[in-house]
Amino acid sequence: MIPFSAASVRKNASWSASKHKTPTEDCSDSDGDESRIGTDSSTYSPVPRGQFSTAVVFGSDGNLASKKILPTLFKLWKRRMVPRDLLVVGYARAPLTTEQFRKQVFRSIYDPRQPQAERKEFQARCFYASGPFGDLEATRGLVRLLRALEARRVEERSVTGASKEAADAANETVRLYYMAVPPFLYADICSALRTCRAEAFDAAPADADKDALWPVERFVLEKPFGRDSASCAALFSQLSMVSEEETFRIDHYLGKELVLNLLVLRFANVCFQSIWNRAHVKAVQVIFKEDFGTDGRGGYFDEYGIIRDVMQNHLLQVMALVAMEQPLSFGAEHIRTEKLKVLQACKVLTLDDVVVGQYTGCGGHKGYLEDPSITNKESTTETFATAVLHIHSPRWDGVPFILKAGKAVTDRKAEVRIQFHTIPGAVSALMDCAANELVVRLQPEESIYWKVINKVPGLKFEVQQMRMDLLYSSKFDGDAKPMPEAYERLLLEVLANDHSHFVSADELIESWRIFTPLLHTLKEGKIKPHPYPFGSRGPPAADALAHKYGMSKFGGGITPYVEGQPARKYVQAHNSESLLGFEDEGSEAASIASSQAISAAEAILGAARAEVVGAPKLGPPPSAVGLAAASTYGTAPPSAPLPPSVAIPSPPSAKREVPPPSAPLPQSAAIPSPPTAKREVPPQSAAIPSPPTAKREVPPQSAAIPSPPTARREVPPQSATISSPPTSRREVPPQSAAIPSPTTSRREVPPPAAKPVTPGKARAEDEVSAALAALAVGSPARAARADAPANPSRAHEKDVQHVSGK
Ligand SMILES: NC(=O)C1=CN([C@@H]2O[C@H](COP(=O)(O)OP(=O)(O)OC[C@H]3O[C@@H](n4cnc5c(N)ncnc54)[C@H](OP(=O)(O)O)[C@@H]3O)[C@@H](O)[C@H]2O)C=CC1
Ligand SMILES: O=C1O[C@H](COP(=O)(O)O)[C@@H](O)[C@H](O)[C@H]1O
Repeated sequence: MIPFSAASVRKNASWSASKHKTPTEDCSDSDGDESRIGTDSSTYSPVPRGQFSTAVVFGSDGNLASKKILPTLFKLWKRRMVPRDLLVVGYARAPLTTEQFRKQVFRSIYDPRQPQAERKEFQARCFYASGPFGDLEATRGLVRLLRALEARRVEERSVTGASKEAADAANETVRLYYMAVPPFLYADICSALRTCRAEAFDAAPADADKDALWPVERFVLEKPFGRDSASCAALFSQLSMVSEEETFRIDHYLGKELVLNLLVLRFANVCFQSIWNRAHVKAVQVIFKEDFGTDGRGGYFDEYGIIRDVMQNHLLQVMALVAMEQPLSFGAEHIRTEKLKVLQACKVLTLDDVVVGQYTGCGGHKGYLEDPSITNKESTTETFATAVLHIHSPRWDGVPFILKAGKAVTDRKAEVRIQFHTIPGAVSALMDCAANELVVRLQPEESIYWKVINKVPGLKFEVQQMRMDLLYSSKFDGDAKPMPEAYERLLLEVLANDHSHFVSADELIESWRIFTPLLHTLKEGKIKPHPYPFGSRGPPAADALAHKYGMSKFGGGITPYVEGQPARKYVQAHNSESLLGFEDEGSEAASIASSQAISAAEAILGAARAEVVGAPKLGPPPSAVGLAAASTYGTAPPSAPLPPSVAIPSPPSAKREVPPPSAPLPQSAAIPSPPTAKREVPPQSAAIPSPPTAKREVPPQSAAIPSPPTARREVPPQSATISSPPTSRREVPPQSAAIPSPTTSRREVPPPAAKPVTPGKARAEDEVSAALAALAVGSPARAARADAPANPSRAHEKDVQHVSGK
């Protein structure tokens, strides 16, 4: 076993060399769309045109495979976004025949609205092999089947289309291995596959071109990737036979349309660039809510809890996209580099900054512990968590990033809420106005909206909080051009060898660093989750925590958009007290209730800390005064300098929340906060500039600096807030360690070579038949399994190899 180190993982990383075309660094596809499947925006697919593609789904009878992976492959195939001769090979323990597997596939993809013929044609492209996961003999059988099917496909293409030579020269085979199995099986499966490859190389003549002997292999790994830093490191070590370039760690939130849009929103709109920092932003929330509980997934969930299930991956990734600096390009390396810097700049979570909860039965819904799939009836696994992260960087110092995830709460929703400071020095008539808020609703009802203050039309002076809305369903024709689902996009990107929306090893290491101490404390059972009723907004202590970090009165505003219903209005002047805008809650009553709960919750928050039996005190419980002060002043450090432009303080007002004196710096992203004795300095600050490349000179604080002038573009005058370029006096820590070298590659990529193909179609057919016949099972007893539910019990754990197909 190769000992793990971050460096060893990075050493395996290779971004530049690949056997076939990858999207250019700026994703511009400079080689032209002709190289890809589909040309217009509704048929576009990043998969290289003509690429021989094979998808092998390990765990093909499981929940994920049958609900997501197989249906997604079918959709992509149906829409011609992958080559028509795509091969789909399922692998699982259940000893099915290919025909039986095809029935399983049918159940997964069935939709009465779709024509039957397409399903039939797709089913005919599906094959099956079975055996224990990672068993070498069974994997050899699988590989024999794959090779025979792939050889036959080359033959088929040569007779149906261009000459075989042309097909060989232009294309190559990419095998996508989807690990839809629990992570403890990854290493065994990968290891068996690698053994089969080594055997093929050994059997080949010494001078054989190895790249031509074996297809390109890409391994898609599902979460959870470890349980904490140590287990993640162990998994890296066990998987060291697979290079970083071949690894695609999937986080399906990175494939969501609105998550991808975060980068465009931020970096294509000048109006956001200057306000995206501590000077203007008071707090950021990333929220995930589901209105259902564990729903039979308790066996998995109880092992992990919501922090590992959702927060450490999905929410943290979204947060990193919100917080990161502008990348040099939208290529994988640059996006990952910037996200990584954010994670590196995040302080380790402390108990003070976390509230966890567990739902109880309510309104006919069972509580978590009553769910039959939860066997440990004493379980303290959290189903709800609010955690406040702090990013130590000039841009975000003092801005709390509040991550909140809950199952069995009010509704299903995922969104980012960016809450701004109130207007400093506001004219008295506008003193009570709520602050602006920008909401990016990831799902459902994908939208981006601003909450702004507007004058109510009429003679009487009234102001009102309004919603300026970019609701996707009203702006984009979803029927004509449906939004791609996350898994669709991500599977295509694997086939196209684009890592942009996959999680790098370094990011994972950092994400576990942030959460591991907390997770260990939770595991020790020293903190009891707060009970909250099924369908509620979670424990009140979570609101208290948010309140502590400056979540202030935002008013209900216009709360969740419901098509066809008039927007609910909120007249600020008539209702200036009491509505807590932690997030829109769908009902004003909920907001008011939450407001009333807040004082009680603050007490609970204190009490919760008191419950930490014998745990090291990570910080004093907030006193009532502390809470009030925090909520009044937000979190920006009072010591931060006040720039001359905002030096005139607002007149004191008893009623109004006054923003922190330091907060409204016009461009403070470019102004580092003064060091304080107390401050912890992380090893790599987010403010560290990326190294300049030959292509482009990169200023050290790119977000605050206008782009260099070009002939096509009007450049705003350089403002006084531009930070100085690094001088020789400034210490810039080495960068290279965290950034995979763009030039390293473990694999030398020769020009496409002819594949070892059998001489004729008849020969290829023979090989397939032989592979299938050698592996065929299909006894009546096994046939009976085909009608079993998609994920049968694990009674067949000791099954020997069964590989079959027709
Ligand atoms: N389901 C989902 O919505 C999501 C799942 N994931 C991840 O995807 C992966 C698969 O999840 P899911 O499909 O729900 O899992 P399942 O429990 O449905 O099992 C998937 C496959 O793994 C096999 N398997 C499960 N447990 C064992 C075991 N102890 N020993 C040997 N084989 C086993 C199953 O075999 P058999 O059928 O024979 O038991 C099945 O073939 C996991 O890593 C999960 O965390 C990630 C996001 C969402
Ligand atoms: O990864 C997971 O995500 C789902 C929620 O995904 P979404 O795309 O529907 O928001 C969650 O239900 C599940 O627990 C978790 O494992």
